[in-house]
Amino acid sequence: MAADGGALSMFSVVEDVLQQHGTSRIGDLDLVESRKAEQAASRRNEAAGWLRKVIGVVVAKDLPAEPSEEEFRLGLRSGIILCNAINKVQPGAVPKVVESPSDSALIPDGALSAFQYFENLRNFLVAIEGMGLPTFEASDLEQGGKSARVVNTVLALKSYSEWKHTGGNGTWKFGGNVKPTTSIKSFVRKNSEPFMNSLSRTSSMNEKSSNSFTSDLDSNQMTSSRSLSMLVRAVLLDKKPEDVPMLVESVLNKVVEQFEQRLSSQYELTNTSPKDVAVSHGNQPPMKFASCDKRIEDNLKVIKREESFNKSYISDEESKSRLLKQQMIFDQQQRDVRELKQTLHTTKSGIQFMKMKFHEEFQNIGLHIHGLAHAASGYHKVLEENRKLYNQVQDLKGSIRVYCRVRPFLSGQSNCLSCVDHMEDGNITINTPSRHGKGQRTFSFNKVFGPSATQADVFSDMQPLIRSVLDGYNVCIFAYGQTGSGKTFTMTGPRELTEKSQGVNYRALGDLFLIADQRKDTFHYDVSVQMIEIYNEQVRDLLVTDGANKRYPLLV
Ligand SMILES: Nc1ncnc2c1ncn2[C@@H]1O[C@H](COP(=O)(O)OP(=O)(O)OP(=O)(O)O)[C@@H](O)[C@H]1O
Repeated sequence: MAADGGALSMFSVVEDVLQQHGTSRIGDLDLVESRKAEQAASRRNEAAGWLRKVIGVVVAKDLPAEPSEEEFRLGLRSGIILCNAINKVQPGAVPKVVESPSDSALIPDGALSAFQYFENLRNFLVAIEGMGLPTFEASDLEQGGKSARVVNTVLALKSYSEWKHTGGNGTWKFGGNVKPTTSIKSFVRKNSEPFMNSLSRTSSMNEKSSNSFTSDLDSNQMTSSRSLSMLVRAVLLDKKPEDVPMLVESVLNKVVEQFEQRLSSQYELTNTSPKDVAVSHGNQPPMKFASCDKRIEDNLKVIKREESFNKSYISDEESKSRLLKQQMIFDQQQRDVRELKQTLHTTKSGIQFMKMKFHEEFQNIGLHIHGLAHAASGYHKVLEENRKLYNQVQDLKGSIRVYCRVRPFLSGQSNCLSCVDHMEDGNITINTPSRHGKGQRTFSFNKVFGPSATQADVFSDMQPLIRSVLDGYNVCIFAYGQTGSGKTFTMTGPRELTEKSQGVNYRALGDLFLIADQRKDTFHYDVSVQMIEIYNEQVRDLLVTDGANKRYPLLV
């Protein structure tokens, strides 16, 4: 299993490198391509995001947050963003950054912009190399499709920055897909510098840990790492650049790097839990680790165990947080239920109170209605009593009442011809003609109305009798007098009738219907009318509708 895992891992390394060089023929090309494209986009976005964050979106205005490969290349082409970023991580790494002109519209795109990005890129690459980070070629930004190495450099710089922010403790390791520069020239010229760096890092790690672990293991690891690096270096040093193809260089570089990483991780594991290692190796002393393969196998076992432990730890954490959430929801629901119960209790009490109030008010209304019913029956009794008393008063006033009304002089008649001497209370005194001997005679009536009396004054004395009619009493009102004395005027009114000049008939009928309407809930009245004329001892019906001048026989 371990051997398979190691072989697979190595296989993926080789495939990775081959894929980078565009020569992979292993596996399904389409799948690999799409996976690679996704990874590349993700890494590019990460690099762009970090650059924008480090130098600010204003300076990084030419670089979108999620750029396409072309946008990424064009954004970084001037080198301004890269120089500013490395200066943020390592102040003064690029002493002079050639910034873009403030008004680019005034300067045509030409020599100056080419100069800018060349100078900036050169300075940036020198600084990156000086920091021991993976670099790229300036030409990678001139043509499309080669931004992977630029991304790699930016992510290495990011990783370096983060390591620095945490205080720079321990060994800085870039976990990304580090691709060393593929320049054969620089590779040979620098005397295999990447390997030198790797070796120095491994040595430093081993030095730090030497106090806490056996020197035999350290020396084994150091020897293994160094021997492999030395071996590679020895093989490459005497080769001409033309003899070392770019592909082989990358593969070797990757293999050595993987080897170093595994050694260091195994060392860390052994250092932190020597017991586990001892158990996993059947209590064999560390000195028994004879070969690298054996160590890699053990290392893989430990890594797998750690992974499963991490998984179970993560699932434990997840279930705990889920339980916590459920508990919180349960608590909240319990609180809600308590509140609802409280509200229900309050509502019940309110309804009880309202019921009680309603019952009380209902009883009060019953009592009130009973009182009203009692009062109503009493009212009818009182009304009857009142009616009797009222009509008794009318009787006492006289069942036959005689009134006298003096007609005023008509226009053109003189006041001096009046025979009325004076009127007082119910008496009228008139001057008698001289042929019977000049004198006066006084006549008594229930009331005397003078020439200035109005129609309303005359009717006011008759009005109480209309109510008696509706109480069931017979009433008769008639006028008597010589021709032209004012009978028609008093009973009906003048020719041009107004409300004010209405006579007794109109007013009596008005009152009759008004009182009947007021009593409609208690009494029902049938009203009929008959109009007859008695003239020359002849009785004539004035309301016949058949056109006949119907005369009744003389009623004697
Ligand atoms: N109180 C009054 N005030 C003003 N004018 C009156 C009054 N009484 C009567 N007249 C007027 O006197 C005139 C005669 O009145 P009216 O026709 O009522 O008399 P009469 O008794 O009905 O007569 P006849 O018996 O011939 O029908 C009318 O022009 C009437 O307007």
